[in-house]
Amino acid sequence: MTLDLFASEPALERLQIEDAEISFARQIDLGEPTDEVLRELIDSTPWRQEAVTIYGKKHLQPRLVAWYGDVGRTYSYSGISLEPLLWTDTLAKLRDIVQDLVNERFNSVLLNYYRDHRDSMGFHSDDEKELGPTPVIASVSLGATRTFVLKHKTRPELSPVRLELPSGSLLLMKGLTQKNWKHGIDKQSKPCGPRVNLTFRRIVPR
Ligand SMILES: O=C(O)CCC(=O)C(=O)O
Ligand SMILES: [Fe+2]
Repeated sequence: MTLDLFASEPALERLQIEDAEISFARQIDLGEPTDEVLRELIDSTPWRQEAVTIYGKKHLQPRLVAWYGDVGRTYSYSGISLEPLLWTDTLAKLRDIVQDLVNERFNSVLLNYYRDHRDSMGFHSDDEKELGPTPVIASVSLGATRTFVLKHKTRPELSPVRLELPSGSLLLMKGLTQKNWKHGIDKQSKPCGPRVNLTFRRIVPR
């Protein structure tokens, strides 16, 4: 047997971003073509468009979401409280692949569906109490490539970081990333197709 090192997927690569612990893999093996996983998730997920309250005014989020996880892992953000749906076979399989790649355990996943270039996610940190002091978040992207932007919270001399997240990529955020940086997905003027992003998380028991 010959060992062909170059045939293997590139491992997660640590990005040199100050005050953050972020790694990235351009392409991971999901066990089936990414466009098939994308189609299945778009078609079979009970998507919801949540309302959020910002400065006392209700808005619909500019994307669709679904929340899956182990029983009882209720998650709340921006005044919404989500009861998880139970893991589907597809999502449990993706979770297991990601867990092995990053050597972490996850008990929930938030799915975000950006229907086209007009959908977006505002700047935020995933720093809710239930994620613990140093949240570990593994984010898988499927479909259209969108730009993930990071902005430091307290050091304006650090330029925003822009990362293109292609279909099949994996981004891992851990350590003090959420404490020090915000991130978001801007809407864009250039039309693009749908994108589904899965952020695997670990909710700490109360
Ligand atoms: O769509 C993305 O890449 C970002 C998703 C995200 O930040 C989140 O779900 O908290
Ligand atoms: Fe986030």
